Amino acid sequence: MTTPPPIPDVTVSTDEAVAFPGLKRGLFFYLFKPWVKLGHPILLFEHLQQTFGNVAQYRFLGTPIVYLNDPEYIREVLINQASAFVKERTVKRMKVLLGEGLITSDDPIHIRSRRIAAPAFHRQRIAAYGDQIVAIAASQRDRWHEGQVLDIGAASMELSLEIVARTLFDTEVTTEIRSINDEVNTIMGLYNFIVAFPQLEKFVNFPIPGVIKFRRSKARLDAVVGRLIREHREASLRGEEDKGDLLSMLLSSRDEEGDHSGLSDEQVRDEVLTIFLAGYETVANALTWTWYLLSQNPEVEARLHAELDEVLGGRLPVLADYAALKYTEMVFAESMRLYPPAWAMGRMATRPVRVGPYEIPEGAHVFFSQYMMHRDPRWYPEPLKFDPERFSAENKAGRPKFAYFPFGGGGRQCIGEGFAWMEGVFSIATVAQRWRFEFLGTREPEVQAKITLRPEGAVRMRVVGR
Ligand code: HEM
Repeated sequence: MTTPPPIPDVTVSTDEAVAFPGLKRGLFFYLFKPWVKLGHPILLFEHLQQTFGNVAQYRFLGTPIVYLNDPEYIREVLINQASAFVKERTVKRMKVLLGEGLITSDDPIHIRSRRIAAPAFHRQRIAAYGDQIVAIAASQRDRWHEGQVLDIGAASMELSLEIVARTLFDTEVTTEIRSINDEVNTIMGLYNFIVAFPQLEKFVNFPIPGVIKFRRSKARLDAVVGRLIREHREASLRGEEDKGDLLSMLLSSRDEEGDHSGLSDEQVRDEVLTIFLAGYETVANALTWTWYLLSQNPEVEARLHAELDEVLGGRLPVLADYAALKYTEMVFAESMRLYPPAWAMGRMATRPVRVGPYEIPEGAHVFFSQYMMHRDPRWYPEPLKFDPERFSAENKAGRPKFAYFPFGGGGRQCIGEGFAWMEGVFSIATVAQRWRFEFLGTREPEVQAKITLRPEGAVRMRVVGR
């Protein structure tokens, strides 16, 4: 990546706003440029960055779009002036799938749902999930044998789906639960279509091939979630004690700070589907990239093994080990730097907003990308090098907060962040104690920037005992 031109300091406050640099014409004008390619939005961000630096503007179907790649400007949008922004069009489009769940809703619905879901993600609750996470990872690890060839992407999906199903929804992993992954794969395949389709919500019952496919997958997901909710309700009617899982909490919770009402059936459905999808696919991708990166970096792998041997001495991790598994956590952090599962985020301005010397117009969409920021040489010298030392306490302290934001920030920061760290660190520790993986591909897996950053195709690995 070339070094971008310097940008004005965020603290500069002139009365006259400075015009955004950027593309002179609408994006359609550039349709045949190599950096405008449907399904490869990162190419556009790379082009903007190289041409205009850390802020750029363009228009898409008449909507002004602002690209920001400065940690202080991102802080303005996510924290300091967050009340001036709502989720943008591509997220809203996902309402056809996720309804008014935590990810897609805006205030006042969002703030109430967040209050209701929050207890399930408190530190102590997450701690209680630790043993279950380790047991599930150990059971998967123990089913593998020396020399076995795996698609580590599929294996990671299977693992994290099971972890979310058992810990958060207290349900057995049946064929029906596994089918969630097939439906999600179908929907991910349709992602560009869903996002590009103007006003999809109005056409959701039309006999259009992509829409029919989407409708089928959504109906299957709804059926699985509906069954989960029904079973929980029936168990509660039979007087069975709930196990304190997230779904039980959602069903019984009341908004104590608000009007003391609970969630409607439809809201519970939206939350369950949202948390199921947000909670398994992201961690699975992070683990897949971690195994790939470890296979390519034997020194890092050796240091990881040394830490596991020293801290665990061959036994399975327990909660009290988490704090000592520092290098394991740094490996996971560095993996999410290079391959952040949430690779970009966006908001829409509901009023004109001043960010540094620029004014973002009302109605403009603002995008920033973890993928771009995390590979920026200003914060990460030799950005493509996999070096977990970047996440030592000392090195972290030298960077601004939004130079690393895999979980977003502000009031919409990922509610599952603590859960994701525990799942990532304990899964790596449990599996890497026993196995290493040899990558069988001939070149680095291509990244697919869908809702999450996925590897293109299978990531074939050979299981090798340590
Ligand atoms: C490595 C794993 C994960 C990554 C990288 C990740 C990333 C993110 C990001 C960037 C956001 C903010 C989106 C925005 O502000 O526009 C978010 C929100 C969210 N995440 Fe995660 N996430 C992960 C794991 C999880 C897990 C394990 C769960 C639940 C079990 C979860 C549930 C959610 C929910 C419900 C939201 C919406 C929160 C709100 O708006 O109040 N995520 N996630």
